[in-house]
Amino acid sequence: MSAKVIDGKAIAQNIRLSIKEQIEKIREDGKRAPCLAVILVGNDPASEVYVGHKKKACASIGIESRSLELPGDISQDELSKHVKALNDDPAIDGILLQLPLPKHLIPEIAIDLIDPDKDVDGLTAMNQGLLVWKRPGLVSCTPAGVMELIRSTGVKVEGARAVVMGRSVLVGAPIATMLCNAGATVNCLNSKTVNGPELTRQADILVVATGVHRLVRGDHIKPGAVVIDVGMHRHDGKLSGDVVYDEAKDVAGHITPVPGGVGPMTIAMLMRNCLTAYSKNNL
Ligand SMILES: Nc1nc2c(c(=O)[nH]1)N[C@@H](CN(C=O)c1ccc(C(=O)N[C@@H](CCC(=O)O)C(=O)O)cc1)CN2
Repeated sequence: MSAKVIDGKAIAQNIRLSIKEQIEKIREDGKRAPCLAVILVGNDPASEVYVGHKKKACASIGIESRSLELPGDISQDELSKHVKALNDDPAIDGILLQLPLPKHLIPEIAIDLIDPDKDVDGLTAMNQGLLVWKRPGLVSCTPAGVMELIRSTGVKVEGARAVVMGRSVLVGAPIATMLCNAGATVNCLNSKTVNGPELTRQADILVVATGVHRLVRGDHIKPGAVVIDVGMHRHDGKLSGDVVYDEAKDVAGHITPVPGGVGPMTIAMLMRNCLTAYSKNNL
């Protein structure tokens, strides 16, 4: 049996289209467009590409974007001043600090200065805490995208056994919380987990966000499971994930490809958060 491929690109495109239509209505009512500010520190080539994708996505659906390109040797205090200035700017609805930051900077200090109502990445302690409390807030983009992809399969999350591999603040931890909030029984694995494959083989839903290339093999997967691969690795110009796709697709029931799975959803969820932040602050 071959798994159904979860087409993240198509799902993301539909979401973006719906946001575009909502923004068109806002504009027809004579209101200003939502505006996203993206902060890029230094010149990490991958970050430059992602920021480019985000600005392009904004332009394609009617969200304005401003980018703040800061030198790689900027101090924590200077970075804080820029974040605070954007907080105070009423023309800015969303603020995003592209990660990773240069090593001398502490990301959580800068992130936590972002006004939670403008935190379109959903990474402030406030928004992460609201998620745990099951209260409305801005939810991190990749985890929100992963949940949409799981829902698109029609597989019931409530009562399912879910395994999340990875516990990062950006991805693993919020996904585990969201699955838990949706009624799944969740195991969150890390590099110290003993007998990981024994646990992954019991998972109806397996989310892999380890950053380890080709870690999950076909025989680590429960037949028929939903497998979501958050990993992204570039080798010889080709992208692939944390899951050995060619093996996994013969075991899983549904699987995300890399590229074309989680990545495009991250950007679609960012667009959705921008509209949410704008609506909360302006309507
Ligand atoms: N502040 C943030 N920083 C980072 C985040 C984030 O959500 N917020 N996530 C990642 C990088 N990222 C967005 O910033 C991101 C990565 C990948 C994609 C994507 O669309 N990938 C495509 C392939 C693209 C390619 O060909 O290079 C895919 O998977 O199909 C979007 C966003 C770290 N930093």
